[in-house]
Amino acid sequence: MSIFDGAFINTQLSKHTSIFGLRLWVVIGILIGVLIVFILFLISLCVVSRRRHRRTGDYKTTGATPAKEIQNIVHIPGPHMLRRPAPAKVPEIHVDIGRPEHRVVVKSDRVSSGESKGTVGSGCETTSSFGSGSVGGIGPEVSHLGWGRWYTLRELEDATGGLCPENILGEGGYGIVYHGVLTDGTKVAVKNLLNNKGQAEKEFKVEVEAIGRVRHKNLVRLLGYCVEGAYRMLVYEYVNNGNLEQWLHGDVGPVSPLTWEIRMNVILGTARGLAYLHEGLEPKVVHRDVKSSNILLDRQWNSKVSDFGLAKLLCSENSYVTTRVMGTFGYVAPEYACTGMLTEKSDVYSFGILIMEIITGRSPVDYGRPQGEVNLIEWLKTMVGNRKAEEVVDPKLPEIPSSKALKRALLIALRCVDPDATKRPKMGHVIHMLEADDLLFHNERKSGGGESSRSLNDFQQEHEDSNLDKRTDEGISVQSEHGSGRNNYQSTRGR
Ligand SMILES: Nc1ncnc2c1ncn2[C@@H]1O[C@H](COP(=O)(O)OP(=O)(O)OP(=O)(O)O)[C@@H](O)[C@H]1O
Repeated sequence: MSIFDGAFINTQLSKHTSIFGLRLWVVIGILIGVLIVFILFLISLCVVSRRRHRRTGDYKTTGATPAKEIQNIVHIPGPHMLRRPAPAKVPEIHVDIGRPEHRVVVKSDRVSSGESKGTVGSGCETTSSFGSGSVGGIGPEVSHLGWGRWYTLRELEDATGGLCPENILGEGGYGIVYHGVLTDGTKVAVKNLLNNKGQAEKEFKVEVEAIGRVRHKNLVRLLGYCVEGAYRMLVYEYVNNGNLEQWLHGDVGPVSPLTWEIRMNVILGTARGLAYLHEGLEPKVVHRDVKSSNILLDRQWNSKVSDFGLAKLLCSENSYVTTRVMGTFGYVAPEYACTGMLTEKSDVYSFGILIMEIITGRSPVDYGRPQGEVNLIEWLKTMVGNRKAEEVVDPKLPEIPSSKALKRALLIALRCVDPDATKRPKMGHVIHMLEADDLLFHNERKSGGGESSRSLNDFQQEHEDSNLDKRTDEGISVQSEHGSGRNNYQSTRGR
């Protein structure tokens, strides 16, 4: 282009146009600018709509599990696994769980009491991916757990009548629990975790880790979960007869439907559930909030331990020091409350308090009672020490238990709340003591049953001296708490 042409173009571009008298080059500049903005706008529209399409995808509109989930979730029998192939037996489910140094391998073989059994790979191996992903660590990673089902918010809203207040079963520290019915008719309890508390997401993760892999008839089963937007929900099997706290302390009239036998079965079932958490899984699980409102009951009065939100996964043989003591006032073990030192013996302590509560019908701490009776454990110790063991039973009990049965239960409770955590029995040992009927009371017969004339120390000493660690002619192999380790709570008595 010659200088001439350049000057010509310059002249043309500098001419004023009819648009507000603007020069031509200004008008062209504005047009190009508008065009660029328009193109950018179109591009961003495309990107947003593609992203939205990917996120909502097929699984949301159809309610099915996303394809990635289908590949990763390993078979768990049940009505919720509709879209997944159901292999007859999965040899091993690898679960990356908890702290990075933990690797959990849940094997599918069943142990005798009907629960699946968890074992560790080789010690505490290093591998973990849980919690490192999206949505606060509960994104697609959950699918690697090898259990459960991802429910859509829509499904759970439909199941609970739009989280209708009429369907509220109760409210706990971390959220509201709703009764719901899924489209296939399955009754569920949906726990809608509060997100405005920093703990909620953490609890969600802990709970998903802890219960997702657990199967035991005395533990409430977690069926799945929902993570959508700000929502975090857990979907449990529905347990249809309320919780133990309601039956012990609620308005049930002058006579409680909880007979002595029912109460002992509740204690035994709870012990079995806890023994499984402590001794049947690696890493073991410490519940941290054993209390009557966390013991759910079905219509046959079977007990199921719920609310693993506070559970901590422990590496074998290790204790765990927490900076924040959690649990419920009146049930928390002294060493845990004072030092934050958490072991499964903290659960044993809470379980001891629970036994006392079940026997007496009294709350662990009740400020409505006269001084000296406010603290259940102190009152009970005083009563037993003053040879008034028979007077501690719940006045609403329909029948008075035998002296032997009462003393056995009291003894077990007292041993569980030993201030020295190392002296408390393991849950497996507790089961043996509960099952060992006459075993504990050989000495009682020898001494002519004169229990009422002895002090609390005598009471405990006598039973500690009894033949707890011997094989008896009844064929019950009772091992000491220092016995052979895993599953040593399974007696040889046929079940
Ligand atoms: N799977 C379930 N089936 C039936 N009812 C349930 C189920 N899970 C919880 N509930 C009921 O929902 C209520 C609230 O339970 P949640 O575990 O949230 O709180 P909590 O145990 O009362 O208190 P906290 O949060 O302090 O442990 C309780 O009354 C409980 O009985």
